[in-house]
Amino acid sequence: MSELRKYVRAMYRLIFSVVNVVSHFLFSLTYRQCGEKAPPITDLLLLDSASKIALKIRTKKVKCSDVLESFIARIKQINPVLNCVVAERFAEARQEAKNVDELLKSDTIPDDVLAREKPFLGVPFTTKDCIAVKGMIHTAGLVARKHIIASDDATTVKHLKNAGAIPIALTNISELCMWWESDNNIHGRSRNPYDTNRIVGGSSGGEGCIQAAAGSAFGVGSDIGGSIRMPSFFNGVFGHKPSPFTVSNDGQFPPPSSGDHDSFLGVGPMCRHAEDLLPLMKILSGGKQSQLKLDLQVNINEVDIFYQEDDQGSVAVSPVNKEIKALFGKLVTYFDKAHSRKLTKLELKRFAKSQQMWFAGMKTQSGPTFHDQLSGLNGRISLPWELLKWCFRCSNHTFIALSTALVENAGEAYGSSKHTYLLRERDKLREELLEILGDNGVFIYPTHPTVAPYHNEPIFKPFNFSYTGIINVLGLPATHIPMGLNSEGIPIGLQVVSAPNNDRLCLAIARELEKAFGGWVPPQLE
Ligand SMILES: CCCCCCCC/C=C\CCCCCCCC(N)=O
Repeated sequence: MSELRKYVRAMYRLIFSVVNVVSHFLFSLTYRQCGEKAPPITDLLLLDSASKIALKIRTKKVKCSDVLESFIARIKQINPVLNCVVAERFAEARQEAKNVDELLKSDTIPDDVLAREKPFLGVPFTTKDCIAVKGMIHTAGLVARKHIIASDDATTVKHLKNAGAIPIALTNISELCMWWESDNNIHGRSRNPYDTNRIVGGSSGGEGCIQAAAGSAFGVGSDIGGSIRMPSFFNGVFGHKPSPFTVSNDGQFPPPSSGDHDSFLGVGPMCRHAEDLLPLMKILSGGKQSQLKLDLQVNINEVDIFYQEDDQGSVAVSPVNKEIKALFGKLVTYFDKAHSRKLTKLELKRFAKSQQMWFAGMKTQSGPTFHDQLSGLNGRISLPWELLKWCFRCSNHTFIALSTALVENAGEAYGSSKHTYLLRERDKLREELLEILGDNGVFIYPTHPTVAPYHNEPIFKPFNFSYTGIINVLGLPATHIPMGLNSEGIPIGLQVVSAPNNDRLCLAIARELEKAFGGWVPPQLE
């Protein structure tokens, strides 16, 4: 590297560090006192996993209608505080729950058939407001789509309905799902159940929030840069971004802009209990579960475990918090004590370019850009004009959506030498990692460098999402695993990554670490 480039890099790093530290200090002064927490959970049924609830319904230990009423009551209790639900279909769900109870009462279908064909019979679930649920709004947080009603279910929603699950509500997202705080000009901002002064993440932020607050039995999110894993991390729940092309991306707005985006984007489960991830992946992947070999047993003692504590010094990304870094030490000790296993530490330097590699991967040659999508794919908005309107609170768009479009327009041109270089670097990193992982390895890596920031704080550290984003452009599956709370009571955890189609390894590690570290911790229990 030339001396000049080194100097520019050092200056850039210095400026970023100052902005990072000063902005956090100012935000913590503004929010000096911890905000509210989600109201305490008093109905113990809400603590069960979706699989246990399904079993209880199927074996008539509880009525489906009663389960539904428990979740409806919980949503009504939490939503005024957290603003995670943006639309509901309680009346239709009540009728569907009644039908389930009548079906079960009739005893016409044997238990084992029900367990096989309708494994989630009567279980209430939620999904984000960009995945179509027939008859419900489908806005993607874009004012231009405020009145759009989905005319059909997304394929994933169809699969879940076929498995007997009942959609009850839609959850909040960021505008066009392209930011990691969930706030938009239709539904407003969602608040973290562990401290309402903090973000829920994005784009599946309402979903992470409702899962943590036990407002639905499980949820569905989508992830092209971390939109399942970041909200799972900030809200202390499990979330899995599947291997490319194993779960349908149909029925989402915005649709993937290019073939590449289709491989980066993944629809996957979000839930409080690790045991739900595998059965949900079986359902969501439709006919593809054999590709994922989800029925193959995983012996943890035979999985090769690698880890890396940070991205090796990316310039514009916050350093990994001490308490998150300390989780690696705890992991090493746990595997040593419980399994007499040694974990292998990696220091792959190319991760330092994660952010640039994500942007390079997202650049499309011909598909609609983010800027095109801001109009709802109906012409092109003027960014300077909208930014001016935003200053007077007159724009239909969020500041961050407009800024993202500007950053996108200012980036490397498709096919430029820098763009080609970054794609090559990404491919080399993928080869390097796949070689290490082989067919039986997992890679444990921070999901995010800091715990849930305060509202609006992400604007001052926009590229922190690159810890998750890099995994998307590498085309790998990954699961976020909650591993307790930090000293301020805010969730922490890590993501586990595997080679494509080895999702089952990630899910097995999630179950193991849930046993070892406790998994989801309710925001408040009475
Ligand atoms: C002064 C403010 C500058 C703000 C610059 C903002 C640039 C933001 C650029 C990209 C943000 C991408 C965030 C991706 C979040 C997750 C996406 C997903 N759906 O998985």
